[in-house]
Amino acid sequence: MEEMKKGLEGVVALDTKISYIDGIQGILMYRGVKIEDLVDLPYDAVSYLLINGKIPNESELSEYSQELKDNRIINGKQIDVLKEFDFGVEALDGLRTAISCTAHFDLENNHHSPDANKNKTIKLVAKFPTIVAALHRASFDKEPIEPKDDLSHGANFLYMLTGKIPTDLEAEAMEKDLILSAEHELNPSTFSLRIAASTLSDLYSAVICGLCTLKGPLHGGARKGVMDMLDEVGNIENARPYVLNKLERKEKIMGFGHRVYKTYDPRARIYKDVARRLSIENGDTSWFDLAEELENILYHEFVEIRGKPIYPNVDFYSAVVYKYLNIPAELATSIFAMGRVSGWIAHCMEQYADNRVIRPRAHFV
Ligand SMILES: CC(=O)SCCNC(=O)CCNC(=O)[C@H](O)C(C)(C)COP(=O)(O)OP(=O)(O)OC[C@H]1O[C@@H](n2cnc3c(N)ncnc32)[C@H](O)[C@@H]1OP(=O)(O)O
Ligand SMILES: O=C([O-])CC(=O)C(=O)O
Repeated sequence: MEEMKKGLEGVVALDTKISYIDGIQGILMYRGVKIEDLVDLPYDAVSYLLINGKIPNESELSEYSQELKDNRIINGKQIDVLKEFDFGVEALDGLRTAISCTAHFDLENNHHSPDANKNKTIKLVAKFPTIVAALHRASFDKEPIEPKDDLSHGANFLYMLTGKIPTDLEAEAMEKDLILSAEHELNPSTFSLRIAASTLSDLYSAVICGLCTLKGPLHGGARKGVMDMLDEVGNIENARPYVLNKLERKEKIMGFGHRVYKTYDPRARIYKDVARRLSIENGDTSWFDLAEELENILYHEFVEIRGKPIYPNVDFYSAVVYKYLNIPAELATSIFAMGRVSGWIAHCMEQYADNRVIRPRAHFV
């Protein structure tokens, strides 16, 4: 039997046309297009690109956006179920249960035809933000806010969360966040979803698998971890002692390090710029300054101790963006999932289209 690679490091498990990462040079492409060339598009266009394999032309985009808008609403029965939740639960747990509930109300749940999968795709992408916002509001005994058709996917989410129309920069930040979160090759949640899909399980079940895996603090849960860390460190004077203490105890600092990137994560660079712009618009750069200080101290101390650098990953400056958008930390993983759902669906479809059950071996000891 072949040598065991702990954590499957470096193991190539499948072919994909969905994304490409060069971890040495810090390059990320969705469907052959560099992430830097995608972040100014609407999220709907990037979602379409991931799922359908091409950047939509004007009429394709307008049709896709309209389909999403038409499906944003969740039905009254579903809202009643959401209100029954025990809101001691973490937001991601609520979202996971709510997606199960959406599947339950969808008569096509267990249909596997291309048409049924297309319908389920639209419902999933469209309803994730509505559910996240409605669940959050319900936890404060507030009624859900109906989606607004003249707002983008990201701006409408912020509106449904707060009832306020976001500023142009806030709307841009949310759209960019969803795009930057949308896809990342065989990351843990996508891999788990592809395993579910490879057994020919349905799209909802596979997406729920993705959600369960995203939740962990070593994956998508790190975004909440960074927000909590920023609160804990509090101000710039505490940054050095915090980092030194963590390194001395050999504890991980959330939002840093990556299995594939050995250089700066290209998404973190874009998030950093958005966070800086939001901090200026807010007239309070303190969260941004604190984050940059943590980054610089960790970089230098890591080089000193380990002889190699460590860089922020996608979860670090996204957390700073959320701070400026006044997003509560407990929503961070669910919002990550709102973006990632398009990448997950693309991987599910790719798996269904050329399937073999994913079943590796274990080395018995
Ligand atoms: C969306 C995403 O999933 S992005 C990643 C989000 N996760 C985080 O931000 C959590 C913090 N980071 C980590 O735990 C890791 O860097 C991971 C999970 C991202 C990558 O894990 P791996 O590729 O398995 O690297 P591994 O955990 O083995 O780290 C290699 C070494 O660097 C150290 N290291 C890695 N990341 C960090 C960190 N964030 N802080 C401090 N030390 C770190 C490890 O302790 C390890 O040291 P060792 O060789 O003495 O054991
Ligand atoms: O690729 C990974 O391992 C984690 C990651 O950055 C992501 O899922 O966006």
